[in-house]
Amino acid sequence: MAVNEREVVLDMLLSLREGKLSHTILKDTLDSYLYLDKSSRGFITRLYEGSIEKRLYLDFIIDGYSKTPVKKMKPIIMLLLEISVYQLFFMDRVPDSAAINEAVKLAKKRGLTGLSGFVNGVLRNIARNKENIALPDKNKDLIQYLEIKYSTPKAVVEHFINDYGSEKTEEILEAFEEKRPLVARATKNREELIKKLDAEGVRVSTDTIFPESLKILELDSLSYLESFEEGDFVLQDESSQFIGKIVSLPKGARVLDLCAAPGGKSLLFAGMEEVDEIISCDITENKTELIEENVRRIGASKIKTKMNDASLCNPDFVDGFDLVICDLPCSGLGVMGRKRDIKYNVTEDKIRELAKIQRTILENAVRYVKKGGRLIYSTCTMTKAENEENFTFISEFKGFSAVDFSDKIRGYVDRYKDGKRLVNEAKKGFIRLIPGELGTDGFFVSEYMREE
Ligand SMILES: C[S@@+](CC[C@H](N)C(=O)[O-])C[C@H]1O[C@@H](n2cnc3c(N)ncnc32)[C@H](O)[C@@H]1O
Repeated sequence: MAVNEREVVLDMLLSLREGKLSHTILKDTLDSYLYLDKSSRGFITRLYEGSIEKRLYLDFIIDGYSKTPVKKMKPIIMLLLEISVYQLFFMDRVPDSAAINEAVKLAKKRGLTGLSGFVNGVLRNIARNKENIALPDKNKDLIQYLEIKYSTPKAVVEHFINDYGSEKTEEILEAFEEKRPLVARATKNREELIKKLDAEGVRVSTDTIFPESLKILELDSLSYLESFEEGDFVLQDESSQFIGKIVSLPKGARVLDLCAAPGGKSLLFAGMEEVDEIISCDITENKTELIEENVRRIGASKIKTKMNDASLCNPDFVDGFDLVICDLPCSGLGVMGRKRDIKYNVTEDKIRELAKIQRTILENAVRYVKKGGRLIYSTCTMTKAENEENFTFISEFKGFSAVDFSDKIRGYVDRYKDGKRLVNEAKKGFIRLIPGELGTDGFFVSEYMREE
C-alpha cells in the first residue's frame, strides 16, 4: 500500500508531543521506510523538521485566520494545520490545492470528518491571503518580531539579547535558519574518504576549517554507507573538533571523559599517538553502550567505557589523569539549527538549573586532574550562565588557571572575519563559536591547567 507521507509526518509530530526525542523519531522513521525512494524520504524529513523549526511562525499565521486559537485546538488538528501551512509557505513544489486537499482527506481518514470543513476553510483562507501576512512591527516590539520571524521562544530571544545585544541576536537567529551540512571527520585518510564517498554517491565539500573535515552536502542515509560502517569517518561538527586541537599532552597520557556518550570527544583523543588510555564515562548503561558501538566501529581500542555518575566524587579517579574532559549536559542552544525542538524547551529556570549541575560536576572533575594536568570544559550552548560564568568558576579553583591556546588555533581561524576575536579569546583560555561566523554550530571551549 502506498505510504501517505503527510500522515507519517503527522504521527511523528504526535510522538514528539509525547516526549520522544526529535532526532530519534526522524531516524527511527527513516529506518523503517528504507524502501521508499529518496524524494519521499526527503519530503518526510523536510516537512517534519520544517514544521518543528517554524512552529511559532506557522501558529502566528493560523491564529490570524482561525476563530479557535491554535492553543485551544485538538493537537491532531493543530499539527495538521501546521504541516499544511508549512507546505503552503515553504514548499514551492507542492501546489496549494494539493496541500489543502490532502489535509482535508487526512482529517477524514483520522475520524475527524466533522472538523474537515474547518480545516478546509482555514487553509483556503490562508492560501488566498498568502501575500498579505505581515510580521509584528519590529520597531514596536522587537522581541515579538524576532520570536515570530525566527520562530524562537521569547525566553530564548531575551536571553540572547541580554548576552549578545539585539543586532547580533538577529544575526545568530538568521544563521540558525541556514541549511546546515553534516560534517564528517576522517578517522584515517581524508583523500581516500573523498574517493569512497564519491563512489557511494555522496556529494562533499572540502571548504572546512580543519584538514580532516568534509562537509556532506547531500546524504540520504548513513545506514547505506560502507565507509561509515567501516569507521572511515565520524560525524562531528567542526566546533567540537576544536577540542582536539587545543591541548598538548605528555607521551603515555591518561584521559578521562566524564560525560562521553556517544563518544565524539573520546574518539578525537583516541586518534592521538601520545594518548595511551581513555576512560569514557556516562551515566546509564544505554549511554555507555552508545559509546561502545562507536568504539567498535572505529576500532578505538584505547577507549574503555564505564558507567559513572559525574555528579558524585569517584575516589578511584582522584589525581589520576593528564586530561579530564568535561563536555557537559547543557541547554544545547548552539545546536538548535540541527535539533529543532530544543529551543522550545529552554527556560531561564532550566538554564540556571543546568549551570548548577555543571558546577557540581566540575567540583568533582578538578579533583581528578593530576598535578600539571589539563581540564577542558565545553558546552554546545551559548548562554553566559553556562559558559563565561563557569569559566570564572573553574579559574578560581585553587591551583587551577586558564591556559592560553591562541597559538594552537591561529592557523585554523586566521582566514575568517571573526578569527581575530577567537584568537584574542583563546589568549584568555576560552573561545565562543557563534553560528554565522565560521559556519559551525554554537559552542564554548575552555582549557585549564593544574599547577605542578
Ligand atoms: C553533551 S553530551 C556529551 C557528548 C559527548 N561528549 C560527545 O562528544 O559525543 C552530555 C552527556 O552527559 C551525560 N550526562 C548527564 N548527566 C550525567 C552525569 N551525572 N554523569 C555522567 N554523565 C552525564 C548525558 O547522558 C550525555 O550523554
